[in-house]
Formats: sequence, C-alpha cells, structure tokens
Amino acid sequence: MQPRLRGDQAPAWQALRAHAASPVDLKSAFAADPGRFEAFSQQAPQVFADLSKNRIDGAVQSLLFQLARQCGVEQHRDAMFAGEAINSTEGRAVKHWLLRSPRGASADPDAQLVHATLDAMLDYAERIRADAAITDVVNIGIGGSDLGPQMAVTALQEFVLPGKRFHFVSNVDGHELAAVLRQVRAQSTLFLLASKTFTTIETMTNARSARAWFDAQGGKEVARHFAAITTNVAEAKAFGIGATFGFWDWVGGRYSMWSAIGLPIAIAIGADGFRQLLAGAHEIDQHFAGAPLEQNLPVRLGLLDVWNRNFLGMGSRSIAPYHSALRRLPAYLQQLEMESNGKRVDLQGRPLAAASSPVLWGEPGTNGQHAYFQMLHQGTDVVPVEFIAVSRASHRLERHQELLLANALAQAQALMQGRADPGGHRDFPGNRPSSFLLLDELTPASLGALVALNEHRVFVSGSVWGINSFDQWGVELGKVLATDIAQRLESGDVSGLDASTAGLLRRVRASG
Ligand SMILES: O=P(O)(O)OC[C@H]1O[C@H](O)[C@H](O)[C@@H](O)[C@@H]1O
Repeated sequence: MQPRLRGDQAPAWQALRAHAASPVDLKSAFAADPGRFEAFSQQAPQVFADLSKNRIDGAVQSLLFQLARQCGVEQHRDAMFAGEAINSTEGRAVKHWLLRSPRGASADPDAQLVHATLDAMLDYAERIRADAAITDVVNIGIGGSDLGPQMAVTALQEFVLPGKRFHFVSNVDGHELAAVLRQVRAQSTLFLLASKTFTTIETMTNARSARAWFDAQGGKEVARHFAAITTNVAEAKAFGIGATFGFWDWVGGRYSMWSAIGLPIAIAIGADGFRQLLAGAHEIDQHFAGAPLEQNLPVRLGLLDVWNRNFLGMGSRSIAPYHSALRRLPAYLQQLEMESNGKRVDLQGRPLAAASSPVLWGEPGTNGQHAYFQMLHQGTDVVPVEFIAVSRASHRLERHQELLLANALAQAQALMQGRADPGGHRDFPGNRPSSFLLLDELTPASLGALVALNEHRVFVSGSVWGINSFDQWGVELGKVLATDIAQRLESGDVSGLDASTAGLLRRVRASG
C-alpha cells in the first residue's frame, strides 16, 4: 500500500483550522437552517444517528470528507478488507470483519476455517445449553477476552437462556474469583479459559486457582468442566483442557468477541442469536466498505471525533447509554478506542503533531445525570456526549420508557440550548455538542451493528491520525515491571529501585 498522508499534513487540515477559529453556534445554526436535522442525521443499518447537535456545518463536514480522501482513508479501509497486513508493527492482517462474513460471501483464504470453527463453537454452545446439569458458566479472561463477552451477555440479558448463570472473572485480585467460587458448585460449573495468547498472568493465575478449587471440591471429568479459547492451542492442551476453540493472530483482542471468544455469548443467547449478532455487524461492514463517504456513518462519526479532538480541543467523550443493559458498553468502548488509538507516534514511528485518542468514560442514563452531568452542563471543560438510546423497551412497566427517553432527549437539548441566567450560578452556557444514536430495539443484530459501527469509526479516526490502531505496545512495560516487583515482594530485595517504589514495597510487605 502507498504511504498515506497523515491528517495534520493534509491540505484540508489547515482549512479546518480556519473554520475552527469561528466555530458553529448550535442554537443559531438550528434557527438559521430548518433542514439541519435532516442534513446531519442518517439511518445506517440498525442504527439511526443524529449528529446535528455537533458544532459542524456544511463547510466543515465537506472539509472533513476531503481530509479523509487526502489521507487515503478509503484505500486504507479497502486494504483492511483485502486482508493486507495493515497492522504493520506486528506484521499482521486485520480481519475481524471476516468473522462475521456469511458463509460463501468472502473469497478470503481463511473464510472456510472461520466457518468451520464457528460451526464447532456453536455446536458446543448448543450442547452446553441443552445440558441442564451445567447451571453456571464462568468466563476467565481479561481485556478483549472479557469485555466483549461480558458487555454482550449483559446487554442481551432478555435473550439469555433461563436456568444458566454467567460469571466473568478478569482481575488477578483473588477477591473476584473467590466471590464467584462461593456461588457455584464444581459439578454444575463450566469454566471457559479465554486468552488469545494463553500467557496473560491474570488469566493464567485465575485458571490455575479455578482448577485447584475444582480438584479440591472433588470435581470429576475435568474435560467436561474446562474449555479454552485461544490462538495458542498447544499451551491450552498443556493445561489439560477438553474442548479448545482456536482463533487467529489477525483478530485483535479488543476485536475478538465475534470469534470463539464469543462462546459465553453463544451459550447465553444460542447459535441463532449469535449468528444474528454477526449478521448485524456484517451489515455495518458492508455499509462501511461500500457507502460513499458522505453517507457512511462510521466515516462521519470518526471524522467528527477528529473534529472534536483536534480542532475544538475536546479531550474526552462521554458515553451515555440510555438502556441499563448497556451498562458495560462504556468499559468496552474504552478498550476499543483508547487501546486502539491511544498512540503518540505514527506508522513510521515519528511523534505525532496532533492529539490522538480522547478519554472515553460514562455511565448509563439516567444515573449519570445525578452524578456528573453537572460538569457536562456547567463545567469549564466541554465534553461531547454520545447518547445511545433504544426506542422500544422489552418490559411492560408503564411510564418508565417514556421517562427514560424524555431524559435522553432533554439532556441533549439542554446541553445544546443552555439557559441564560444573569445570576451566574444558574446560567447554562449551552452550545455543548452531543451525538444521538438510536436503535429501534436492543437485539443481537442491533448490538452487533452498534459495536461494529464503533470499531470502524475508531479505524477512521486512527487512519486520519496516521497511527496503527491495531497494536498495543503500551501495555507491555507495566507487565514486565510487575513480574520483577512480584519477585521482589517475595524476597524483599529493593536494590536499584527508585525511592518511591522501594518505600511502598517495604510498607506493603510490613503490613501484609
Ligand atoms: O487474550 P489475552 O491474550 O489473554 O489478552 C488479554 C488482553 O491483555 C493484553 O494486555 C492487551 O492489552 C489486551 O489487548 C488483551 O485483550
């Protein structure tokens, strides 16, 4: 692939800077243009998006599309879908999209393998679903081997098979595993050991402790109670596990819920449900691959993220899902965006001249309103908010859904409009941007689409920033140092350590 132009070196960047010097005032923009909502909203597969409450106008939007074209975002996208090794620092292709490509739809050489593994994984999931003796499924994994399955099983609780409980153990903190082990019995529990590398210290420690507990409980038939999901099948076999499901180095951890890492989801919602999740994501893949930039929602969202970050100087984005089942979505999106785009050098290893990933954070609405929305309305920092709402509820309780949706709409309106009050304390400045994503219903398909939409928007902003969104070297140093410190905690040796680490280590040992 041709080297691409980094966003800050593209001609459109300077033109956007000029526009940012006199940015849009939202209230006057709505007053001046009755067509603003139509112009800045769109229905994409499964997801409707209203971007009109962002501080953009037609000129900014078209410059952003120029920026994307000048940076070669389309060629970069096409290279990903062609299976090129765009994860250049690891020399890997990026093909999570292939995991949701329907049988026969892709000519990629790995397509058959993907479907054979998917079939085997879904068969296994159906067998576990039919096995009434298994009442508890404990997923042991961290990062991408935890957040996706946990987020999706939580989000799709309405679709979860009654009679099975799902637990997620990620932290090396033994309190987490101990709390789960107190609730389950060896003979009725299935442990899923999920780790792309099968070397992650948290997961291996939890896996060994779970296995020791199982043996101590007199657990029989280990192969029936432990399964593994990994790209490192040899290591999993060495652990003495029965069923092992593989995936491949071209699936990034944070992009892996579509692979066998999704096994807890498949057990929870069944093979058909899992296929719908994949189908929803595939709809967005096709949209991203084929829609013109001007009507391409992941492109529009990714460019908006660039605009807010680089031109309006907004350092964070708040995620506000107005559906309590989406409560793990902010955590999921944190890894997706911040591990992908939290980089400070470009593809050639040169320091970036412009800011990259914002900080993502958030809690479900309406809870957040009673906690930190104060800051969103009146704080000194302007934080763009992404509202995610679902039109139809799956419960029949009266009034709740209307009130929930009314609050989502009202918060977006209040951020935009503000309210003048010369008293100071009661003054709302307004002109605070937000986007509003709307799903008709929360289903496996719409969740799949929502997640894929976010994957691709992260691709787009990362592409404009000229970074590798698919490596994560920044997590390595802490892991190496923790291994050294773990040994020192045993031995008490503080030689060569900085004074702070040495002092803390002594204190921890003295009170431990
Ligand atoms: O699936 P594993 O190999 O156990 O990795 C689990 C997680 O840990 C790593 O440190 C990375 O930061 C994540 O991207 C990854 O998802």
